[in-house]
Amino acid sequence: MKQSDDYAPSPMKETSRVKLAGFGVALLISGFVLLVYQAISLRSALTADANVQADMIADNVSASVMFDDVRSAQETLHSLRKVPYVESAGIYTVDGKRFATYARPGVSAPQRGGAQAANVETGGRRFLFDDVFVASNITQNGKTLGAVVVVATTAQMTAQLVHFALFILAASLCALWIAFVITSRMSAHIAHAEKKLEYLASTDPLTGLPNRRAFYDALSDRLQRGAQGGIRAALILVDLDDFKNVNDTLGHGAGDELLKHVAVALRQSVRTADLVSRIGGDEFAVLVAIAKEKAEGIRTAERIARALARPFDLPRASVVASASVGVSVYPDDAADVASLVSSADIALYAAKSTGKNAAVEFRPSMTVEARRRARLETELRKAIETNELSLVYQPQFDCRTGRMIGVEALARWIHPVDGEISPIEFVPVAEDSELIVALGQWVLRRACRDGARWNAEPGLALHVAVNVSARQLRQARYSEDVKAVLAESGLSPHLLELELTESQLMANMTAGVEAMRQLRAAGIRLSLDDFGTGYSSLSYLQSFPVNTLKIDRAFVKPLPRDGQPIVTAIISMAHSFGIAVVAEGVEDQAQLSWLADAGCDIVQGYLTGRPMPFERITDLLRSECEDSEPLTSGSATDPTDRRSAL
Ligand SMILES: Nc1nc2c(ncn2[C@@H]2O[C@H](COP(=O)(O)O[C@H]3[C@@H](O)[C@H](n4cnc5c(=O)[nH]c(N)nc54)O[C@@H]3COP(=O)(O)O)[C@@H](O)[C@H]2O)c(=O)[nH]1
Repeated sequence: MKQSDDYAPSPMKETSRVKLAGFGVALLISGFVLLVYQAISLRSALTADANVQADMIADNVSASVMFDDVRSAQETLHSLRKVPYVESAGIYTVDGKRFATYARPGVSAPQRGGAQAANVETGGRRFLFDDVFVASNITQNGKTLGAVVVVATTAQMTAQLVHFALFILAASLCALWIAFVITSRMSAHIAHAEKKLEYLASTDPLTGLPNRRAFYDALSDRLQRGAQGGIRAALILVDLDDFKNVNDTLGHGAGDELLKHVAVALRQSVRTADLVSRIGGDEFAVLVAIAKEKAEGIRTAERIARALARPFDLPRASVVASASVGVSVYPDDAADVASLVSSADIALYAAKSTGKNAAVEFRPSMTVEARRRARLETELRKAIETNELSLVYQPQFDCRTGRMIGVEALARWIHPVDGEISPIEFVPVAEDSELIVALGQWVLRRACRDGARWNAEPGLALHVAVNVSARQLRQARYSEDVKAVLAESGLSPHLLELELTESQLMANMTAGVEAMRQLRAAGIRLSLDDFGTGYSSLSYLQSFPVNTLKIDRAFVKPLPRDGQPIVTAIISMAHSFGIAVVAEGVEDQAQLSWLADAGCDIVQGYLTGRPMPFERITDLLRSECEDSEPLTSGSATDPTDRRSAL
């Protein structure tokens, strides 16, 4: 994922080098300062020593000068030969005449007179390595007889300084070497830690694939290069269809295993140069370079969907992951990262809406649909708050008695501008957001209130069925909220029936079954909606504590000519579990007669009654009370009141 540039020095190495150079310069400056300090100290010490020698000579030669004894003065001066740094010395009378001199071989005696010599070190300008001139007055009883001038060489001092400089140099080199070794090791450690951090920050630890951040970095990088090089690329978004179910039923360990298998399958479905990444829990993204035509994008997406539709062997079970796949092609569908991601996302949504396990290519018209969905979401939120929604009720009839035994509450939305918006459109919009929770709560409250009003009639027991979405069931306090609404409305719990679809329960197995148990314990009835369109498994029926099962209208539609065996099997299977059967979507007399003969308990459909407002149900109930005789088969005229069909 990361762009590598092997020839460029790493910033860490560069910093270490700069630091090391800085350390070297600091050592050089401090070494030089030390040397200068040492030179000044040595020169001061030499001057002090020379002064002591000059004073001693001055004391010893005062008598010689007073008595004009040159020989004795010469001998005294000669004692200076034992002092190695004294180069030469001279004794001068007050009038500046040379009285006696001493000089090492090859060196001439000092040429200065007494008065001049007395202030040689203070008066003239002298440099650090110039010879040291000192003078001391020769006095006797307070009277100045002359002066002694001593000249000391700085050769020894220079030699000492050279040694000192060499020592400093060696110490500095040593320190520099140690610093070099330490910084090299530290740099290596830091570089290693940095690499590890970079890996962790850009990699999904479970699958080893690049993570979301790394993927989007690489995506924008490739698109930038693509803009210059005129390349084509397809962004493929993959969302596993039933991953939550695997987690819920087989545990998170199995879920992790499945994700690893999916990662491998995705890698194997594309070329090595293509980019595969895990960008979320069960979401993957693939960036594929397209060599020739745009259609390569959808072909790869379909290949991916096929690769994921096969069973994966997990330690405890074999699982079919199946995935919804959305694809968008750069630059045909979008010219930048944000719109490419958004269009692939829109295509993915379309794949999910078409019933999952599908690959869908982005079409510009989808953007219009996506915008409408976004607008509907905002407006639906307002509609729930401002009571813009209403409820209609579709009656359900007992096949044996012909009596209306319940109603299904169905939401309606008359939009002030767009007119009637079908629940087929707005319920999925609500389900894709948290809005379904508010919508479901509104429907439940209104349905319970209406149910309580109908059932206030003595001797009446009309149950009210309300559709529940998986997201509602996932709410931690869902069963508590339902009980609170029942208490508030006064509707008896056994007259409320909650309709849940198989697929919703499967997508939320653990929480779903737990919530269902709590609801059943409170006396609330449960119904399994759209039975036959999902898993339709006997074992699932055993796990879900339901009272009724609604055969999907897709199975009712071909009756009585086709589909009899499957409906017969569903009815007998449900009865063997003590579960009542509702057939929905009953539209004609032949279907109704066949269902009644097959032992179906309850029917619901346009034949027996279309969804209708509260007042129409009230009228139906009233007329049923007046007519105590159950209704028998016959043709019906009023589309909202077909009870006579029974
Ligand atoms: N979570 C919620 N879902 C809801 C709510 N209100 C409605 N819905 C769901 O929206 C889908 C569409 O509902 P609707 O347009 O109201 O359609 C229902 C009936 O009108 C229709 N029906 C009934 N009889 C017949 C028939 O004979 N033929 C025929 N073609 N259609 C018929 O079926 C819909 C009821 O279906 P179901 O719920 O599966 O019993 C629909 O999925 C609703 O569930 C809500 O408040 N919450």
